[in-house]
Amino acid sequence: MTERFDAIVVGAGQAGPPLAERLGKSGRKVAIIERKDVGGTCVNTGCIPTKSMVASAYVAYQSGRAAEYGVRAGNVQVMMDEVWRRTRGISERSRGNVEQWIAGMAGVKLFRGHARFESPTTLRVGDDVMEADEIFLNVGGRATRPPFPGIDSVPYLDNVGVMGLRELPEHLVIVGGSYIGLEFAQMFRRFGSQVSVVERSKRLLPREDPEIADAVVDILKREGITIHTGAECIELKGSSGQVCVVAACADPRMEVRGSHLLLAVGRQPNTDDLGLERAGVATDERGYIHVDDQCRTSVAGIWAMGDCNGKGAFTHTSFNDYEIVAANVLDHDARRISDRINTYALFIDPPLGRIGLNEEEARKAGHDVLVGVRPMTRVGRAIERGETLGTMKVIVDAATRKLLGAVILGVNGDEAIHSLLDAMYANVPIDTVTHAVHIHPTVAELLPTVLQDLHPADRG
Ligand SMILES: Cc1cc2nc3c(=O)[nH]c(=O)nc-3n(C[C@H](O)[C@H](O)[C@H](O)COP(=O)(O)OP(=O)(O)OC[C@H]3O[C@@H](n4cnc5c(N)ncnc54)[C@H](O)[C@@H]3O)c2cc1C
Ligand SMILES: NC(=O)c1ccc[n+]([C@@H]2O[C@H](COP(=O)([O-])OP(=O)(O)OC[C@H]3O[C@@H](n4cnc5c(N)ncnc54)[C@H](O)[C@@H]3O)[C@@H](O)[C@H]2O)c1
Repeated sequence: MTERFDAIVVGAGQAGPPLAERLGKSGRKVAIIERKDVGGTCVNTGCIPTKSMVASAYVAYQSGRAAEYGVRAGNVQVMMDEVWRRTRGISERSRGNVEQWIAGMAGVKLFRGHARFESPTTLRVGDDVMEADEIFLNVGGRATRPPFPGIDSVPYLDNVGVMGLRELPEHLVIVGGSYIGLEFAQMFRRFGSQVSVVERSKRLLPREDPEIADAVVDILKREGITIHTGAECIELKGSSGQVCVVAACADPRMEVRGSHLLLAVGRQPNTDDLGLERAGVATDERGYIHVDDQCRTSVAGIWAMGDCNGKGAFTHTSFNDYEIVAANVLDHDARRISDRINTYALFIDPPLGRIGLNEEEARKAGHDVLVGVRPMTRVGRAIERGETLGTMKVIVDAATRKLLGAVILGVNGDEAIHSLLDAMYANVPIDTVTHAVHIHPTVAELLPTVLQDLHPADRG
């Protein structure tokens, strides 16, 4: 029998649960469907567990530096099983909170199982068939399984498998030098593994200006991480405990051997098994659902939010999609994806906080660019903490004196950057920030100073 709802939400990741709550509060009868763990990637296998592991790695690293701070800490030993236990505990408590939250939502019924469209208004979950005029997709994504020769026979880990490790790999080889690859690279190096990163691009982090990417490479190399770039035509060889990544077209040809292999070469949307063709929902060639500026798909009455729409790949962009849909559907407020300013952090230590355009992008967009730079060696807070690696950089439009973007690679950079992000949202000239009085001694206190010391960008 078909059960009738006013609204169905598919996926209980970052956007689904808050939207289900709002829809329920509006008086609608709501179904929310989750095939695995509520909380989705971030809570179970993404941000929360990785940042918990990053925290353990930071303690291990700083304990090793204790003498520099006048502290005797003894021999540092990482107990991988305890790291795993702590991480799982944090993640499970977070999932438990989401479970309780959903269970307490008025008018919302949780279905467990895999949802597939039968028509534009009907979904099946096992034996349950449900129908609604409003359907909201929040199905997220998963690690890409690249068609590398050897992938069927060589054991490898993805972001889920690597978090299940309860013993330290002797030598972790990571293919992919972006967010996932670099966060795991540094944390496992700090736990005590040898780590090699193998990246196809000529340089790591092509989304960053070259000197910022170079500074990240410098930070990682100082800790003993080996980085191979230009690794074209990857093939996998070996067996359990003895893996080998071959970059056959690299010049010279590369062979990188290790005990464990992590593949971190991007993600793909969970849209291939959703029956989208039965609903007529259009996707691009990679499976991302086409949406307009307000998350509406090609079919009236169906919306797509979060990683599955390809408009963002972060928890904060997924949550913002929820806010946009709720505003449009429930509040008569025409909020849009295009109002969002690009922002993210790379959670290595020190972290890299990024907003808006980088210098290269700003110039390509035709701006007359001014930049301000300050190395973290000239930031009092960083000096006091003994954590002076990195740099801060602001990018300003010379004509309007408005911020175009900024990066803080340095201690607390992931937090301090928000002071500039809010100035960008407020759309004010930089003088508002240069006249602001910030707390001493913080990283953010130097942002007005950097903005007072601008110079034309090197057009070299
Ligand atoms: C290792 C790692 C670290 C990360 N760290 C960060 C970070 O520090 N900061 C950050 O902003 N982002 C981070 N991300 C990205 C972030 O996790 C994602 O952008 C975010 O979780 C996306 O949320 P979502 O709601 O779109 O999808 P998801 O959280 O993936 O949720 C989708 C849900 O839908 C369910 N589902 C899928 N198909 C169906 C179906 N057919 N029927 C029923 N249910 C279905 C899934 O089981 C899942 O629970 C990280 C990702 C990874 C992998
Ligand atoms: N700090 C954060 O916010 C955070 C942390 C982790 C993950 N995430 C999210 O997860 C997503 C996935 O992260 P990711 O690092 O797996 O993907 P990514 O798409 O950011 O990077 C993939 C990397 O793998 C490289 N690559 C691709 N194919 C390759 C090949 N054949 N051989 C060698 N290298 C290859 C790419 O050049 C790139 O550097 C990101 O888009 C991000 O949004 C975010």
